[in-house]
Amino acid sequence: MNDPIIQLKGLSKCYGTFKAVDQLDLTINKGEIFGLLGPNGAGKTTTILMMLGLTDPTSGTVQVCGYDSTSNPIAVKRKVGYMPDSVGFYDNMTALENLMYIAKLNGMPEDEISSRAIATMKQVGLENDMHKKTSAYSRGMKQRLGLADVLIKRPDVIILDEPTLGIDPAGVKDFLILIKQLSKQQGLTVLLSSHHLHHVQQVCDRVGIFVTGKLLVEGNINTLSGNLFNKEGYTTRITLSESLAQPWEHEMALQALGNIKQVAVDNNAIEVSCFQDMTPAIVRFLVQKGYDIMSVHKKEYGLDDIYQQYFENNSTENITNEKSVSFFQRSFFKK
Ligand SMILES: Nc1ncnc2c1ncn2[C@@H]1O[C@H](COP(=O)(O)OP(=O)(O)OP(=O)(O)O)[C@@H](O)[C@H]1O
Repeated sequence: MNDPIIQLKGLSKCYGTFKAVDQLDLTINKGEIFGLLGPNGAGKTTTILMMLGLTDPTSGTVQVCGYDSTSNPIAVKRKVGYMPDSVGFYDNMTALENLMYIAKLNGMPEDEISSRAIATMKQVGLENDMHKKTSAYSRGMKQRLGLADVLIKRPDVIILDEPTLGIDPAGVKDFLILIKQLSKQQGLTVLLSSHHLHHVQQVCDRVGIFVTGKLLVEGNINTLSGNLFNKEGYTTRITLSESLAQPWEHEMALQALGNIKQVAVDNNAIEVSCFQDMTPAIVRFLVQKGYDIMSVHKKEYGLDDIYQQYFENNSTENITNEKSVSFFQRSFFKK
């Protein structure tokens, strides 16, 4: 059910004559994990700052948790936790002491601070390391502690800027699982800004792609991919236990199944592009012809493909400068 918790309407921000954010309309629902994607300078941070009431829009409105971020930023800050890409701690203090200090700054009642800090440490999986000084913390542990800083005030919305930057693959996986759990179990709304498409794809319910201050597209990854790639048809790649001589003797018979655009044979692999998904019929055909099938793989289009496609289709409309095209591709796809 749609239950809007963040609503941006005609939101724009200009720096002099430069439009950093241009007429943004976006609704994010309670409990959603939304991925904010875009190349460097696309306007993601400026949008987040307007949501937090840290910078005023030039025009348009931004509402978070029912409050106008521009006229009522204090109320918004009570409801929203923001984790920047790099969180600083007092290295001479333990992680727990750091967290308790943050709780105190947030105005939490003294008698609740210790128990709530310990509970939050458990929530982010740092219960065994909470008495260590943060100077001894790894990047992954610091990100978890940063998340604890945000969670201790029990926000309704959390905004995470590049939360997986510099964490090793196992740490990333754990961190993303934690985010998903928090969202699903506690109904927490998560806004995640990231350049790591694979991480975003693993965790986000919906994504929005920003380019030069505009929201190019937003939606669920499957829907976006369906809209873009259904016209491309379906591709199934099947590997067999033996190599095939070319031209392959059964190619015409396979084509006769119908709905098939093209058959390509390469050693022991057959790749078939179809207008409709013909995978079961193709597999049946090959088995009937006596082939042993080693693997069947249907090509799926992910966020990388979606991003690339939107970029290519809009490169002339939205990005006029050739140099920014290559910069965009380089910077966004950096791992
Ligand atoms: N205070 C400012 N004064 C002038 N221009 C600014 C200011 N803040 C941001 N900008 C410009 O606005 C544009 C959007 O910047 P923003 O930081 O929102 O992008 P971003 O999408 O967050 O980029 P990144 O992925 O690099 O963090 C950029 O061209 C930036 O140079």
